[in-house]
Amino acid sequence: MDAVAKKLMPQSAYMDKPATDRPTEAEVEAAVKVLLRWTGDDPQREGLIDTPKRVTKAFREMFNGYDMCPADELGRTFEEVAGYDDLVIVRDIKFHSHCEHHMVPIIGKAHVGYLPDGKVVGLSKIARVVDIFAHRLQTQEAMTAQIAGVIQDVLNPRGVAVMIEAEHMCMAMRGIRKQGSTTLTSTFTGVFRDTPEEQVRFVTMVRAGGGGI
Ligand SMILES: Nc1nc2c(ncn2[C@@H]2O[C@H](COP(=O)(O)OP(=O)(O)OP(=O)(O)O)[C@@H](O)[C@H]2O)c(=O)[nH]1
Ligand SMILES: [Zn+2]
Repeated sequence: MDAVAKKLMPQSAYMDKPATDRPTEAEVEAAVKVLLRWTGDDPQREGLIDTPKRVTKAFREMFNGYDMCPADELGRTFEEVAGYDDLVIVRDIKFHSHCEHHMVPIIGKAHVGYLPDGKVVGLSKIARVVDIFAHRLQTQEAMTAQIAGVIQDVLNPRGVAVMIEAEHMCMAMRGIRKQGSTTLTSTFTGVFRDTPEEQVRFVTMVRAGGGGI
């Protein structure tokens, strides 16, 4: 593995599906009822009676990233690309995640680029990797490093560049209450880390023609 990626991300943290010790659905529903009482509302009123069930189901969906292994998604590669070995960027991958501090949404976009070394991966797999990490409790820094780390490790390209821009609802809806501020993070490995011109090329291509095709 690339030294920077290794430092940022211990291998076991993304190669394996994280160990989970899940409670029963009944236990989760009881916990949601407690939270409903914490809001000051009445969990027994008609509109809330099925809410614990719905929240339990929604949590399984929003956090299904714990049941998936991002490395598995990158397993199938293609070599027949007419000798193409230049930059591949998947830009504007929208995601929803949750911050690990407050469990409220992080809404953003990831831009992922890599310089292939003979083999390329299906483009959708890059977006799947982003989604898997997004569907876990996150910090933006960790998510950026995790995406770069697993692509570098499994695909072994000449370099990986990941940039994430996101709005943190825990800064907008509570606390400091600053709406509209975005946080930018980036991780570069291999050629991108060693060659500033490659970083500039990545950022320029990410920024070029923003607003869609
Ligand atoms: N570095 C980083 N910080 C984050 C991320 N998501 C949320 N935070 C911040 O995590 C910090 C948690 O700070 P704490 O002081 O422990 O918690 P808090 O009292 O709820 O903080 P406030 O939000 O300032 O009220 C806050 O500053 C959040 O804005 C993230 O992805 N990365
Ligand atoms: Zn937070």
